[in-house]
Amino acid sequence: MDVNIKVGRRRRGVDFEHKRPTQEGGAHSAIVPWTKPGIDVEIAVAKGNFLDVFCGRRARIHARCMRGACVNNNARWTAAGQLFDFLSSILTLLFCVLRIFIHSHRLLLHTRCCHLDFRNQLMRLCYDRPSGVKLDPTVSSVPWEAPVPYNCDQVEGSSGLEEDSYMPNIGSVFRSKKKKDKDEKSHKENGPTDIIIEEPPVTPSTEGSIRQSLGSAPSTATTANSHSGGTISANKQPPSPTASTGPLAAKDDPMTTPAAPESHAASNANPAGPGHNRAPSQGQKTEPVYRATKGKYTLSDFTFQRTLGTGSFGRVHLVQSKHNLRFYAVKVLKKAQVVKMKQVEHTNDERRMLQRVKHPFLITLWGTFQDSKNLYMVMDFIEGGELFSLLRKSQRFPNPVAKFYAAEVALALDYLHSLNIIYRDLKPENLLLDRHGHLKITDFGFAKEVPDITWTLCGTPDYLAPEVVASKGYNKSVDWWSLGILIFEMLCGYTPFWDGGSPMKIYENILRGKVKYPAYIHPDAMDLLQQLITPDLTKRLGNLYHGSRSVLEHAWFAEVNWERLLSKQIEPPYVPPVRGGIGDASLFDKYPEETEEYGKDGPDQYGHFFTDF
Ligand SMILES: Nc1ncnc2c1ncn2[C@@H]1O[C@H](COP(=O)(O)OP(=O)(O)OP(=O)(O)O)[C@@H](O)[C@H]1O
Repeated sequence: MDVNIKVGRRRRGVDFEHKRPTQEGGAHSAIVPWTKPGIDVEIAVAKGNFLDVFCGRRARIHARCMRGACVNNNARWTAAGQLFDFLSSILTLLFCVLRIFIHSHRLLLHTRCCHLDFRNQLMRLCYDRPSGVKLDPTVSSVPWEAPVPYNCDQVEGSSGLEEDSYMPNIGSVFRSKKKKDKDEKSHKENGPTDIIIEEPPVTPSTEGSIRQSLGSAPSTATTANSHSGGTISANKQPPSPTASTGPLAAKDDPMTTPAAPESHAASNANPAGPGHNRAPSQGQKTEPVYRATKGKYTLSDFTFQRTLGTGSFGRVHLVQSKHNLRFYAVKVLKKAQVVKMKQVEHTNDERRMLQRVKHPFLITLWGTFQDSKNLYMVMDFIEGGELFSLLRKSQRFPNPVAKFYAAEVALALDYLHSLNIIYRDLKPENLLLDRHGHLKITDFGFAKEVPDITWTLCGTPDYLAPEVVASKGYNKSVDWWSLGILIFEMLCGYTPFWDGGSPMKIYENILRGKVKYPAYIHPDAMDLLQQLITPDLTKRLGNLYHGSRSVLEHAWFAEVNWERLLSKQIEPPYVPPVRGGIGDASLFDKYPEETEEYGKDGPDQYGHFFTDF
């Protein structure tokens, strides 16, 4: 009879079979490979045979011996068997440890995200995107459609149908006669009030001079803010960020100098300041200039109108100055709410940062004041609504449109960083379109002067950099990360780490750091995004040796003429359908109005927190 060895798990068939013809009375040995606990070894040995079996210590051996046969399970005692057992135990142990590690890592990640979420909810530092907003990756295949009348006719030779024809090449502007006629007509209808946008609300002391300006002839602001035609400028160098501080000069402060129309015209004509056309000078340090904003106005200087938007701590109203009849936006923050949400420092920072900055693509703060219950911040009214609404209606922007907005934001960030200010809340909800279609960044609630690093957790989940999520110290580079997310969202219609809208999932995805780039993204844009949306701070563009220049000089922005962009000479891709100067807020969503009356007398419990207002 043969020596017959079968190895397999019970009821699961035979994995190994060893059959060897034997003669009666012979002695044999057989090594049964890869036996391990729970493996059955079945042996049949013929009468008179002797068999040594080498197999795993814990293998169950069922010997069906013919009478007179002998089976020894030597494995238990052999060094090979023990070594085999030992190694298999080690491997099993390692495998278990690995599984525990993976699970605990997941658990840790989950706990960290829970913690982050809990802190956010507790302190309301991180904001979800507005509810009811459809952020669906599947919509990204929908081509650009101008949601409202689009000024395709401004683009010479454009059919208005091809993707790239929706926007003039950044750097060259062609202005059609039709657009010029429209501007002139609108100017005749609305008078000069429709021309000078950035006019301070007048206090009784300056009222006289502004009244004069109402009747004055159109100033040079018309030509400055209009989109003059022209050829491509040879100077494509990124402008010096410090060059934009010109209008910070005290003469532009509505309180200290009665604003003559010409002076405002001049500041509008050259928003970047008188020096902006000079060759870019890098590395210049800007001296901080703080405009006087404290207690400049009172409630009685304005007529409050509808709500333009609401935030976590208050709301923004459209108001009309009783003195110059122009329209402004007033952000009203409830002191009690701000204190309760531990936002005292952020609110004071917001006022201080806004007071400091002056840039064509940043909102202008004219003044602040307070009553016993509320804080008030008087800003320009930006009529064109949020970029967010435009993006949601358009689903996604074509490459040149996204590039235009990204370039304006990049200039603003460049400027803020030159003042050591981190913005920290970049998202389309905070980008407003002026009536010409240029961007204005609003909501400086999280802006902060940070020369080196900071740790505060704040921002909007989709836009948080991994170092913020991981509660590490971070610096200005978080704004460049957010720029990457913004560009991605503009090009794709959704954010790269979006995941069913749950902030927890978003944090996990951010920490994992895997981004799927749709095939339709332009290769240059993808290259830029990959270098912005990188967790590796030693590789993130904007955080490298050349700072923001490395972003502005990236190939995707190759055709951008930065000087002309800064002076608003580049035709925006989309002109919001609003009538400027008449308080047209039709592009803003409707909100339930505040029921509590402003300016009521009462104890000022929290006034000491806001002495700067
Ligand atoms: N200057 C402005 N002109 C027109 N609308 C504005 C202006 N400033 C703000 N808004 C509108 O009001 C909304 C809320 O403003 P803002 O984001 O400054 O408030 P917030 O309380 O800080 O909000 P959040 O909770 O998002 O931080 C904006 O999204 C925008 O729609």
